[in-house]
Amino acid sequence: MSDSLLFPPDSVKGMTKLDKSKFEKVIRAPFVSVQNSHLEDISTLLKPYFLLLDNFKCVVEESDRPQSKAIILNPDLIKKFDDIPENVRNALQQINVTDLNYKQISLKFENYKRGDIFKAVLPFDGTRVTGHSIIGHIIQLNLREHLLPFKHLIGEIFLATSKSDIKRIVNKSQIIDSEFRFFEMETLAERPEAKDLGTIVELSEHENKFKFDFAKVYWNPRLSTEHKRIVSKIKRFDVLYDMFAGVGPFAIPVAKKKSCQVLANDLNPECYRWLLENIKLNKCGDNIKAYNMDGRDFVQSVVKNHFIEQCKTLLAKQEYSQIPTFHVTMNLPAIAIEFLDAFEELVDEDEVGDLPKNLLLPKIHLYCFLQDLENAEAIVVKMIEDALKCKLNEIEEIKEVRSVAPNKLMFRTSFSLPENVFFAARNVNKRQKIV
Ligand SMILES: C[S@@+](CC[C@H](N)C(=O)[O-])C[C@H]1O[C@@H](n2cnc3c(N)ncnc32)[C@H](O)[C@@H]1O
Repeated sequence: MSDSLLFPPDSVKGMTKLDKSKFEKVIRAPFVSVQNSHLEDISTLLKPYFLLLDNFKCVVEESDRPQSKAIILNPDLIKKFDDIPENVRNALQQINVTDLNYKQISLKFENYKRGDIFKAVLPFDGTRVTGHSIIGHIIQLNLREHLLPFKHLIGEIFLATSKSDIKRIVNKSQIIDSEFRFFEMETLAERPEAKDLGTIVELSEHENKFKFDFAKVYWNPRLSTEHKRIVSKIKRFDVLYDMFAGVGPFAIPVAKKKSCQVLANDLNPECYRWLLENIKLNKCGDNIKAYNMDGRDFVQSVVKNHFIEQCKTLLAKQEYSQIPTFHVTMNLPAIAIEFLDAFEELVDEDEVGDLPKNLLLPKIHLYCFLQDLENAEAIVVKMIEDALKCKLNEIEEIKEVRSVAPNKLMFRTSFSLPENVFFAARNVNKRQKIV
């Protein structure tokens, strides 16, 4: 129950199917009639008291006074003329407005805020339905347990209060595909056009276009800032090996940078298919190649061969000022760390001749989840060092990327692979083991 006149009628509480007609009600709202010549000044003063509703104009023509406009005020805030602050009242009196008028306003479903609609219909006090993501024409909800009995009503309300380009509302189930990381989802409400679109979405992230089947691949709009961060670290002439590329949110923008080379891989055949599509869609040209392999195999064959080729080209040119940085993105936070062993002694040091080895060391951007919030940075470093069986000496950044769940954070560590991990040395046993 709410005391606000602008809140939906109490009778909608407990509604199980959306019936917009039940939201209709008539309120009595105050207004002042102001001549057009004074409208701008008075509007500025009265703005905090405007009747602000969705799909509603609070400054309107008056049929009987063509030179004036009616400014409709919020009846929760202003009931009588004296409720207007003194300085504003004085300004009104100077233009001969000395009292309020009143008019009947018919409110309908479209006038209410989405949050107020949920509070009004759901049988819990103060319930908020939060946490939704927009993925192309789909809104994805992540409803908590107690809201599940009302999921279809919530879906219908989301759809009815969304812009027309939203065609489908889905709820993310707790079941995540353990290998390819996409969530099962259930459609709660849809517009008729949604049938033709299915779950294939088209969207932009930082001016890059992406198209994919959201029901079959991983996509998380909450990683958009992180994608941008990584892309900004990669400079012209650099190389990116994207081990768990998804549909390309790191790989595509890097490939669009001039003179970068990108090798992007994902084990999910659907990701691979859409990665190829997105390469075309973004006109990436020959800068990028896509692979559909296990990440470990990708490193030990494709990455290894490409790296050695690059070194040969540099050696042939004897032009060491153009040594690229070799970046590796490893965004499979639950288990990426287990793939670090793929780099162990990947390249024989003879392959790189007299190229400066320290400049060739791949820069790894590795993601992981952490439960323990205290000493998080030290814990992350220890996990990586344990996996590599070697101390890290060049850590560029340890970044808290986002909170995934209560007490569960996603971290990224950007570090250079230690030389004695990456290169197979002529003299074995060179590796400095952790004691
Ligand atoms: C968390 S998603 C990240 C996708 C993308 N990089 C992004 O930032 O949105 C992890 C991806 O790893 C892929 N994947 C899972 N296991 C893999 C493996 N063994 N080798 C290669 N890719 C794998 C999944 O299909 C999924 O697309």
